[in-house]
Amino acid sequence: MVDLYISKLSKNKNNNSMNNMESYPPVLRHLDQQQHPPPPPNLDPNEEFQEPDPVPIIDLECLQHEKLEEACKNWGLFRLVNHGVPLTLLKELQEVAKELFGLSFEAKEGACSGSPVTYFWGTPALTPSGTALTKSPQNMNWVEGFDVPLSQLSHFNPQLPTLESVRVLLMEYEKHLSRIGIRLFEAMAKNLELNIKRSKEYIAEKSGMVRVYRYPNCPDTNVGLGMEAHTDSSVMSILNQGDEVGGLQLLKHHKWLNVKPIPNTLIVNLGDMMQAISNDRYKSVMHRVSINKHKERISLCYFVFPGEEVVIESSKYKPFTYNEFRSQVQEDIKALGHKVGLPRFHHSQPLLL
Ligand SMILES: O=C(O)CCC(=O)C(=O)O
Ligand SMILES: [Fe+2]
Repeated sequence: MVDLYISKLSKNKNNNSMNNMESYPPVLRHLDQQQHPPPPPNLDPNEEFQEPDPVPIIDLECLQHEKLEEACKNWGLFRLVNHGVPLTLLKELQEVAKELFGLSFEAKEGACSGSPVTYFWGTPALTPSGTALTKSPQNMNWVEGFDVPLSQLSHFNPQLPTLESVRVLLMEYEKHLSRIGIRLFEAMAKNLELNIKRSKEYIAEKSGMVRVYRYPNCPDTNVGLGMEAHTDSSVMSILNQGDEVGGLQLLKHHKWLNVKPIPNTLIVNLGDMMQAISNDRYKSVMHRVSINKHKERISLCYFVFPGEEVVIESSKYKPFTYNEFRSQVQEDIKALGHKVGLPRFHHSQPLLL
C-alpha cells in the first residue's frame, strides 16, 4: 500500500502538503515535487455534507437531559456548542499543530525520543510501552500523530520550540476538556441512574490523553483511509476538528455520514466503556476518517478513560477493568489484525471473529 501511495502521489502534482517532503518518512519522499497551480476547490466528494446538518446538537450551557439521552441512545455522537473553550485556543492549537507537522520527520521523531510523548505514522494503536503495533502496510492508516499522556505534561520539557508551544496550549486545553468530560459524564450518569459513588470512579481524574493528528492530503480517495472504521475504547472522546477540512464519518443506518466541520463546535462520541457502563443503552459509535484529495486535515482528540483498575459492572458483560480491555484489544490486533472489543466480554453472545 505504501508503494501504491507513492505511485499515486507521484502522479499528482497539485498536492499542497506534498510540497514539504521533509515532513514525511523517508520511504514516502521519492515524489515528483514539481509545483502546479492548486486544484479547483470543492470538487471533493468528501466535502459533501447533508443539509441541514443532522448531527444532534447539545448545548453545554443549558444541558437538556432528554436531548442528551436521545443523542447517546440513537447516535452515540453529538455536536457540542457553548462548551466554554475559547475559540482562540481551539484555533491556536490547530495552527501550532500544523506548524509542528510541517517540520521534518526526523525532527518530529527526535523531539519525542526519551519523552512521554510518542510520535507515530500509520497507526495510532500503541502498546503500553508506547511502541506502535506493527501492522501490515495494507492496513496502514494515512495519518501521523502525537500521543500525549496529559498527566505527564507538566514535567515534560521539550527542546523543540514548536512542541513546547503545543505543550503549553495543551495544558490549558486539558483544563477545559476535563471540565467538559466530567460535566457530560455526570449528566449521562444521572440519565442512566448510576450509583453516584461508582459513577465517579468511572472517569479517572488525570487519565485523559490527547492525540494530535495530521491526515495528509492524498490524490486518490479510493485508496485507503485516514483512519479505518473503529469504535473508540474510551468512555467518550472529544474532537476538535477545526473548521475547514472534513473527513470524519460515522456509520448511521448502514451508511457513512460526513460530519461537517463547523467553527467553534466540538464533536463528542461515546466509546466502548460507555456502552458497557450503560449496559448497551448507549452506543459506542462506529466511525472512520476519509482522506481529502487536496487539503491536509488537523484534528485533536481528547479521550476520557476510566481508572485502569476500576471494575466495570453491568448485566450484559462480565466484570472487567479498562486495563484488561486494553490488553485484550492489543492482543487481538496483533493476532487477528483487528480489534474485537466489547464482544470479547459479553456474557452470552457467541463470539464471531
Ligand atoms: O481525527 C478524527 O476526526 C477522528 C479521530 C479518531 O477517530 C480517533 O482518534 O479515535
Ligand atoms: Fe475514533
